[in-house]
Amino acid sequence: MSEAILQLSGLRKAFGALVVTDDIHLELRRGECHALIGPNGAGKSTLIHQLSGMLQPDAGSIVFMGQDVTRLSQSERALAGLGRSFQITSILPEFTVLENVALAAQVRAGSSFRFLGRVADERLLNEAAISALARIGLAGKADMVAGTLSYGEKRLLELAIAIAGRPHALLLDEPLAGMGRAESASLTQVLLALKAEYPILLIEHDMEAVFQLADRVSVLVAGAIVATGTPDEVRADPKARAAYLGDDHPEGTA
Ligand SMILES: Nc1ncnc2c1ncn2[C@@H]1O[C@H](COP(=O)(O)OP(=O)(O)OP(=O)(O)O)[C@@H](O)[C@H]1O
Repeated sequence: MSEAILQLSGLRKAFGALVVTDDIHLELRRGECHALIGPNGAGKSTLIHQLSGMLQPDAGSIVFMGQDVTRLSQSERALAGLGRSFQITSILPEFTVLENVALAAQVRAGSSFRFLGRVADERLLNEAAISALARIGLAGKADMVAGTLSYGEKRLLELAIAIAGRPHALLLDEPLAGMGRAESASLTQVLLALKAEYPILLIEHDMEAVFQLADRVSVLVAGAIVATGTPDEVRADPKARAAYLGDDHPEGTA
């Protein structure tokens, strides 16, 4: 069995009387994409917020690369290599695509922000940025001003920014949301190629993409995991079908 690089044990979170994360046990292994699916309001985003450090769990632990990160801040977790992607607001719209990614590489390299104006001149940072852009198929847009990119391209840029930080794992919260069919298909291919190097914990409503990408799937219902297994196992699991997948449309988009 592959090594677990992220382990959630007994994670619990309540908002008042509403228990949104109920004793979650889950692991992300090296080289895999582990998808977390479930109906609207099941608690997927609340769970990923606890992983990124945006929310503190009430109980339980999060161990990442052998380190207990449960009480670490968001930035401390990012520095530990827990990469979170797809918050378009983190793009600097007036900077070029290359500068956005080089800045992320610079933060990773520990350089000072006072060099921001010279980011474009930093050869090593540019190389790292171009390499990240090439991985996600955006190298051709390197000189474009980020604010002029299409919606789908901005989501790719976010992924390049995350990769430039050289994370040990990626947390992706609905990366395909709002994308057209062709963009979704090409991003799915990009993620397939990335997961060997960057294990991915994926929240996604597009079931076609989930079953294409995921090595394992966990089904979250009302804050609790009702099934975990390979896509085939989950497809065949009565609890998962009843809760989410639907007997008539096992691969339909939720
Ligand atoms: N800050 C909060 N305060 C109170 N309730 C909250 C808060 N955040 C989320 N909730 C509630 O927690 C439950 C789970 O929400 P969450 O957004 O995690 O679900 P989700 O599975 O990500 O849903 P979706 O697929 O629609 O994004 C919902 O009932 C939501 O209303």
